[in-house]
Amino acid sequence: MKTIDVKVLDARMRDQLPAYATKGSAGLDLRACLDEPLTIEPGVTHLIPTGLAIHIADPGYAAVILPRSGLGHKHGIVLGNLVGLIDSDYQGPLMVSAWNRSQTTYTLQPLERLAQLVIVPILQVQFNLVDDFTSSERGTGGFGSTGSA
Ligand SMILES: O=c1ccn([C@H]2C[C@H](O)[C@@H](COP(=O)(O)OP(=O)(O)OP(=O)(O)O)O2)c(=O)[nH]1
Ligand SMILES: [Mg+2]
Repeated sequence: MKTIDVKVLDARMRDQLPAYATKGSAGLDLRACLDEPLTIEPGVTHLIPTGLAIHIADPGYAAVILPRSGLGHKHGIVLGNLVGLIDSDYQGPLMVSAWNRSQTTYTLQPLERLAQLVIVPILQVQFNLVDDFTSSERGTGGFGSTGSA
């Protein structure tokens, strides 16, 4: 298993470092590092601290922040940026943009699990400038060009 440096920015997180819930989990739950409950009105977005910073350091990896399916499906609490991308060289506080896309107010509790962090491999590329591409089976077809059934 790969090891990533983590800094505790809020002492409450010391005993609550993100951990895989099961052996097969892909995501590490991130908690809302709040001092008091936060009411999120319908349609409103709040930037929520996690109380943690990570430094992935290896450009061959990144982290993505994804919604939790339960919160998103049942309560409409998803991400204001849809997906958060954490660069391997980012060392600042890990933040979660919490958007209440529902029509009902949601009260987020201190230390509630709000979103999940997934570490993913990254391939950095360089561009080779060309005038024409070598032809491919698809060519320029897209957006339903292969049919709908
Ligand atoms: O949900 C998120 C998304 C991003 N970040 C941090 C880590 C990431 O490496 C940095 C920059 O994110 P991004 O590149 O998506 O934002 P930007 O708007 O392009 O800002 P920048 O100009 O700093 O790159 O912000 C978070 O803490 N949470
Ligand atoms: Mg950026």
